[in-house]
Amino acid sequence: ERAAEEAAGREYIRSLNELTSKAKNKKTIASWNYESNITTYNEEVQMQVFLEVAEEEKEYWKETMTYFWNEFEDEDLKRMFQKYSKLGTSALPEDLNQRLIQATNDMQSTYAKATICDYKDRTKCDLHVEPEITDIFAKSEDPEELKYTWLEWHKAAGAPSRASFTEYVEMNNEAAKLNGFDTAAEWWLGEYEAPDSEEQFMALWKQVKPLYQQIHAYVRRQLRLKYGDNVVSAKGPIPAHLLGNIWAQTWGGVEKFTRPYPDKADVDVTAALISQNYTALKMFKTAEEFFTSLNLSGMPDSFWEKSIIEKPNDGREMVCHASAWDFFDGEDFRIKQCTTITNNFFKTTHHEMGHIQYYLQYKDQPVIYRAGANPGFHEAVGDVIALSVSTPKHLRVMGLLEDGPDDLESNINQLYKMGLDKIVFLPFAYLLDLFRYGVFRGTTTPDNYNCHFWQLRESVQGVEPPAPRSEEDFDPAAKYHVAADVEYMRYYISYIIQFQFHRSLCQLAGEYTPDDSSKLLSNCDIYKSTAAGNALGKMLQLGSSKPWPDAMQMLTGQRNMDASGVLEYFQPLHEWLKAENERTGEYIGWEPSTVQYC
Ligand SMILES: C=C(C[SeH])C(=O)N1CCC[C@H]1C(=O)O
Ligand SMILES: [Zn+2]
Repeated sequence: ERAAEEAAGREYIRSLNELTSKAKNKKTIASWNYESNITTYNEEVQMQVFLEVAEEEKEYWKETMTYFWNEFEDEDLKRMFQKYSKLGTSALPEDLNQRLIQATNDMQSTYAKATICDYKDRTKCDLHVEPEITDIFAKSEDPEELKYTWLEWHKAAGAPSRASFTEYVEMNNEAAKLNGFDTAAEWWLGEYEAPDSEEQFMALWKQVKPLYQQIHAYVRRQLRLKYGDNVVSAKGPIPAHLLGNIWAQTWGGVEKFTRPYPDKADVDVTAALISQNYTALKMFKTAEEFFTSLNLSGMPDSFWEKSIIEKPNDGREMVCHASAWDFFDGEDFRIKQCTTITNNFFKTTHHEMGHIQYYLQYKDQPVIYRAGANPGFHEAVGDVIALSVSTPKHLRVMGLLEDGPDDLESNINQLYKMGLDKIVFLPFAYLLDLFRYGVFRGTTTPDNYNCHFWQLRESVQGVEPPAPRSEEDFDPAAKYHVAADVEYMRYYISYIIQFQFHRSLCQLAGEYTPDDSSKLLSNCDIYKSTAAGNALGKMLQLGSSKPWPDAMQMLTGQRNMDASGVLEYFQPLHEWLKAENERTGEYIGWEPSTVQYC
């Protein structure tokens, strides 16, 4: 009897796979058209398609739930049914789903359309976050210009979305409950398939916090020396507008005037890319060539036809934030990004192409398994490749860096540059979803959104706002992922596990052996290693068909996420920072902020 039921279930899942592929394809096309060209018409079409497909998916779900899949013997069939049993936001009654889509569209279009006036030329008021504001934060060393730009962006992009965000939270929590979760926080955490995920995330932070505090103390000192005691205190949090990035999430923007050995050659890839006439297309082709050098897949022809790799200059409004898209038909994969010729975008191009590589590797899986082993895996693929690309060794291979000394000081400068991206980012990513877990769970309410956000920014990241804040503001929505309902713990996890992946791939490539100081993990370049590429490809082909510890074990031999990779990679820098902060008597950590924000 049960065997017959399982056979029927297997047949049903096969037909459901086809229906799901078409449903997801329709939604993805509608979203692509809307986010590539924000018009009322495209928004209405996207809304209609989402509501129609939601009704279809409700019908499929009712059929799915008539099977006793919990008793099935076939673990794989059971796993597919279990995933199909989570209907997502389509579980909402149509009117609530309409409100949720509307609230998210309103936040997303507010963010995409937000513009501010230029500090120096107040009549020039068409500055978007990409590329203008991003470029100002990468280049300006004028605290007043940075403070003005920071305040104007947060006023234009954050505050207006406060009401929509509250609506979004209510609807998202309603959807969570209909999917069997207490709040959307547990729904998001469920993607990591472990009952103690929150504790795991906290344990990872405890492992890396000492390293973060050291680089934080060093940077604060450098900024104090540059801007003076009355702009940067000796023991307090660092003002957010001085860190080279509008969200203070990575601090590469201050590298040029804070690096440990300033007289050593500057590794400025941006200048080299420009002087060598790199175009957006050439950056994409270069990234693709790294993947194919590993015996991984190249981009299909349709990718080059349908992707948007530069901001169109036809005056349209669009979502410029970089993204990679799977259209769930096994053929159509695209990137949408407003590329400018910078080192950051060179890395982002690898990051986004890492998503496409994952889509290509698991495209023959059932649709329900076409996802990362956990969301962090998907964010880690491209970054793992970029870890090799950003080594001086590889940059020289590409002619983007002239020959130079490989002495200890150059290595410390290189590790410092990487640390301003990879170490600094960890507390920012961690706190962004600590904040949203609190909002979904109701421990943070609309009357203390901004207060709680800045309490986390101060306590976890040691950063404070450039001026007093109030509940008239809503600074979280000035960050794309909050406005666009994109979970963020995935990046925190990625920045931990990408070093576990990198360490294993480097050993497979013969580029690294533990305890052999002549082969530093931070100098490893896996370029052209088919051994590494084949191992990575095998892990990626799994998609989400197995619990992520199985995927992790396949590549690294470990079944857990741990920060040993990060700590091993940055170990020489950690030692140097401890000695340097000791030498200068720098205060490690930070005292409470004196800025009023609650
Ligand atoms: C490049 C993407 C698209 Se998935 C991105 O959003 N990232 C990559 C780094 C962290 C995060 C961010 O920009 O905040
Ligand atoms: Zn990504």
